[in-house]
Amino acid sequence: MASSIAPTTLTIAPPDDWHLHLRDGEALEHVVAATALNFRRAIVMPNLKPPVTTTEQALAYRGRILAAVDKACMSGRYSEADCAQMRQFQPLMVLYLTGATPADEIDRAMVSGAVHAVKLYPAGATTNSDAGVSDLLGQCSAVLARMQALGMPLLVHGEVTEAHVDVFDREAAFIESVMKPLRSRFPSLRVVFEHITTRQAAEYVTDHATRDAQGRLLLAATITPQHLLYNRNALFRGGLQPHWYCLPILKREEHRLALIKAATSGLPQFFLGTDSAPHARHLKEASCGCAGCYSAPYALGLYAEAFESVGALQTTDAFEAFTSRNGPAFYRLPVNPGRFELRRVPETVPERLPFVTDSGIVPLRAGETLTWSVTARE
Ligand SMILES: NC(=O)N[C@@H](CC(=O)O)C(=O)O
Repeated sequence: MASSIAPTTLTIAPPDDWHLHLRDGEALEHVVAATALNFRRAIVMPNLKPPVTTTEQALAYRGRILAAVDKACMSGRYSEADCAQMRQFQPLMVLYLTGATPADEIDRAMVSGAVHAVKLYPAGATTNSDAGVSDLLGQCSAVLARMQALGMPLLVHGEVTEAHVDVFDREAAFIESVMKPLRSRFPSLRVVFEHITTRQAAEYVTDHATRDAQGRLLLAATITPQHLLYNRNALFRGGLQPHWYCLPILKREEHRLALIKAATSGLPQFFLGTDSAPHARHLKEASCGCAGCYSAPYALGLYAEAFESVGALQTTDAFEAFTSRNGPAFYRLPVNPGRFELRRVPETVPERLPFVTDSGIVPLRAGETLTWSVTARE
């Protein structure tokens, strides 16, 4: 229950985004500034075309991201203060796991210092997942053993892909048929259950977040703003709503409530991952629309709103743990120095933002007014 004394200012350590799609080329140039401004670091997903499967490709991609930040700063569209923020942005790179990834690729990734994780896309589960894995323990045991030995995290898109499993049940089915066997075979593997969407996933991560001999967490989960704010009715409100379509798909209200409980719990295994996934407007508003919500520019306000909806902003502790503290602890990185301030200053999300084609891109909550906005970044 929200108390009558509603806070007006939130001061937090600078946040990170632990699950982000930045794309490449011109698309990258359009979206990178929003993240560089609002987050100090981001785990950058490797589902490009072709996917980022080697350390060499990841390093080259990292260079293109930093060059795109630089180009945005040189464009004259951002103030000097904003550019000073943007130039602090660090992309944390991820390799795309395939059935052919060799174990020594993990050695190269560790040595690089720039690759922070390996991503499992079950083949066919989501955007650009065709090169993903069809039989995890059958195809990838050697590479998983090396990751476990070296402490390289596995980031998991947790959905089964069998046609007979209902799309709304695919995450819960994954826990039983993949996650549990994986963690029982590799009990010391560091795992992030990405963009969780169900009560079953929230409970699994709450109850089974084991720790290593040094007391460090071996299991965590990211949660998106859309899964905290919406249930599956949002997909059908007055007609088909393609901009609310992402994978894993929005679920029933009971699941949203379980995610809110997990995110606001302060438990260290839950942290911010927007899964901001840009697709041009005409590719979403199409007869076969792409999956993904574009949330990066307004993500912090959206999360604040989700926390406030259950009275979880009375102190900033749980909010800051989720946005800025739990992620670095899991990834064994320092909390960002400095501070961000959010205020109760209304901000209207534009109907459209510029993107690679004239159709533009539609951000999550386009045309609506948010309660919270970022008012200072230091
Ligand atoms: N979330 C999505 O719906 N889409 C993501 C892929 C993913 O993370 O599943 C994308 O790359 O577009």
